[in-house]
Amino acid sequence: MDAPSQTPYSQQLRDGFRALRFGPALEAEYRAYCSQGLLTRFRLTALLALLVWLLFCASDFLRIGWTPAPELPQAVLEELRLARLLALATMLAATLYVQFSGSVERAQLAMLAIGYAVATGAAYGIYCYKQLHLPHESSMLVIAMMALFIPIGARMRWHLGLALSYIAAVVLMTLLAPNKALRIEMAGIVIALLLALVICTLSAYWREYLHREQFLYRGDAQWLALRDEMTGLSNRRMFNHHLDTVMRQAQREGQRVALLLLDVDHFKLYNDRYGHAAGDRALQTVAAVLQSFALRPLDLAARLGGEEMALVLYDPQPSHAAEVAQALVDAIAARRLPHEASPVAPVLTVSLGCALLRKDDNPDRFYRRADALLYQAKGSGRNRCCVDGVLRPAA
Ligand SMILES: Nc1nc2c(ncn2[C@@H]2O[C@H](COP(=O)(O)OP(=O)(O)OP(=O)(O)O)[C@@H](O)[C@H]2O)c(=O)[nH]1
Repeated sequence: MDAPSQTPYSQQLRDGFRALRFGPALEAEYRAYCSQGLLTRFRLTALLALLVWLLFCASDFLRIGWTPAPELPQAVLEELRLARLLALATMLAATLYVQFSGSVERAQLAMLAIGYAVATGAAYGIYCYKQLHLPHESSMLVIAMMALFIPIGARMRWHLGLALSYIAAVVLMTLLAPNKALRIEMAGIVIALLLALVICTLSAYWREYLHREQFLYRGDAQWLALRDEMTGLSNRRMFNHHLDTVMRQAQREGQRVALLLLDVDHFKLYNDRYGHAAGDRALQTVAAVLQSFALRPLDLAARLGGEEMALVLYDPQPSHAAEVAQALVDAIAARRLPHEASPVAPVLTVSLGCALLRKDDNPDRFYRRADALLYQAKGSGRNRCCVDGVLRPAA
């Protein structure tokens, strides 16, 4: 027997993702998965960050007072006020943006701007406090950098880039320090920041790696629960669920549904002649043709078991459903898979029944009507379709 077909998720697990990137389709799906519910969290986090910043500003007043002592260097006090205000303005603008933005990607950029404003603003504040010889906590700078790694759904390299530019800002402060003692003190902080950066980056890498891995395992399990592994088509469970949903939708909206049931002709003889593995490949070919006819979002191609497959078409014109049924039968014969044991044709063929939804149908009755039409097509010679009572011989 052939190796089982692979789900895109298990394939990605095998290919690996050390660079924290999947193939384009999975990457887009992963991003969409990460975006779920993010905007609400962003809005709350942005407000919280603003509150924290206002507390920072308030602590300045507590330490310096409304009227600063005249012996304090006024220029440094001005710089401190400016730094607090600049950060506040950035945060206010970004917070407002996040509250009203409908785009997760752009809101994410605003969140990163908030993080950067808090971190560099805090760093500059401590830098000023040092010059003012006021009590301060240098470890705040390391905490600020750790805050830049708060998971907000952004990619790890964004956080890393942000942290590096934060450290660059602290290095600049170090270089611009007015005296050697302060420069040495700031250099010590830079070293602590670099060490913290390594730890934060490693933990952010593993966090994203494990999150991606969990996403792949979850996707794989979901894929296998709803699809037929060999052909990649939806399985019977998914088919039942989908048929029920589109029928209810169509009956409510007064729209049409066509159900096409397809069965490979003399497939037992095919297996006997060419072997089970070749039979599997033939089913995969039939499935790929069937899938190519499911073009609209609510269309569905499914493998119901063995060599029986189905196609659900949502809101087709009756003439279109009949055309699709005929085109499917013709397209499979046109693949010209040799079937020398078949009494019908020298190539693999299918028979097909196509029923159109009626007002009084329930899923079971609808299915049974399509099945009866399939049997009619089989009974009248195979390699043909029967559309609601109308027999159509193969072209
Ligand atoms: N290779 C392969 N064969 C399968 C698979 N599932 C079912 N089959 C075979 O499909 C065949 C179906 O045989 P039947 O139900 O007698 O139908 P048929 O030979 O196609 O005859 P008609 O439907 O009357 O034309 C059986 O031999 C099954 O073993 C599968 O996944 N792979």
